[in-house]
Amino acid sequence: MRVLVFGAGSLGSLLGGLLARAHDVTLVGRDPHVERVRAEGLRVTGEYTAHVEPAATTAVPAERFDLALVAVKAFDTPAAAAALDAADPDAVLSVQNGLDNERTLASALDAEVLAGTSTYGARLTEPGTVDCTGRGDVALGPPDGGESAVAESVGAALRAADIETTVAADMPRRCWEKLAVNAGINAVTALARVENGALVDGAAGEPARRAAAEVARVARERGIELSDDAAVGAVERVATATSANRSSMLQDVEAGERTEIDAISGAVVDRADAAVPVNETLAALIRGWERERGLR
Ligand SMILES: NC(=O)C1=CN([C@@H]2O[C@H](COP(=O)(O)OP(=O)(O)OC[C@H]3O[C@@H](n4cnc5c(N)ncnc54)[C@H](OP(=O)(O)O)[C@@H]3O)[C@@H](O)[C@H]2O)C=CC1
Ligand SMILES: CC(C)(CO)C(=O)C(=O)O
Repeated sequence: MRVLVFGAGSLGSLLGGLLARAHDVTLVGRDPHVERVRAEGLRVTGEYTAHVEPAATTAVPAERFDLALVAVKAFDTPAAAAALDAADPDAVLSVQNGLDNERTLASALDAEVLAGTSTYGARLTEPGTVDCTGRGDVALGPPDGGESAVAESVGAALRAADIETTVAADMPRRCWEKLAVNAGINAVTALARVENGALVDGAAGEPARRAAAEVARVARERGIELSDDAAVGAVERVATATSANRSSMLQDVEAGERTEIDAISGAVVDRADAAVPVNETLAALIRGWERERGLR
């Protein structure tokens, strides 16, 4: 398969690097990472050891691709959609966090857009090297649920590269459960400056559980079967499994960079029929910090 990875940062480089073991992969990212991959190839360290030589570029080439895998931060999705038009991909798979990425991509591209969730942990440690900090899995399927031949063939391509993959008919529920995990963990850990594990039995766990329960309520308002217990249980499970992690939002705040708050807590607030006070507060605090820093 010819695969274009748009957003060769941490997760895009990891999945692109793993895919390059079985497919013809082109990474689209930034220098100096792209330059180094061109000169020396891409090293995958940590949970995997690989040295691969994908093509790498800073702009989408005007060539046809079977699959475009989108791995930019959620606020860059509109730009990704515009840029991917040049590659005319048959299928597009978002592995991003947050809601709305698939809709943004589908509204701009003449391709079958698949929803995806990834629990792999990835970190670009230096140009040309990506560390897999946790083996996880990818779930993918049509964003509105159900089955599709394209989802099956993308799933088979990922499996051929030894990426643990589930082709799922219930992506709406999975995306909302992942949203509950991120709404519970990300802003709370970023504001409290704690690792994920601090939410398991520490005082910061309470707002995390309440935020996740609000997500479950909003999901049910929208016809998605997600109980409070399932959402809260997912937060506790992930916080336990990733206890030593600094969440991506905590890392963004520590690096003084823009966060994905709009696509996570903000998306919950935007969709709620009634007040979601915990998510409203978390979104307001992180947005306030971003404004103060001139990041929005
Ligand atoms: N890292 C992880 O372990 C996980 C990440 N995710 C999700 O995956 C998504 C990506 O996360 P992550 O990999 O950590 O983010 P990164 O910021 O590491 O990677 C995104 C990369 O895309 C680049 N980029 C953005 N726009 C363009 C463009 N127009 N052309 C070329 N390159 C571009 C960015 O460069 P620049 O910064 O210079 O704009 C950056 O290098 C997020 O939604 C995240 O929540 C989900 C699960 C795990
Ligand atoms: C699952 C979790 C919370 C792991 O840290 C994550 O997705 C993130 O940090 O963005």
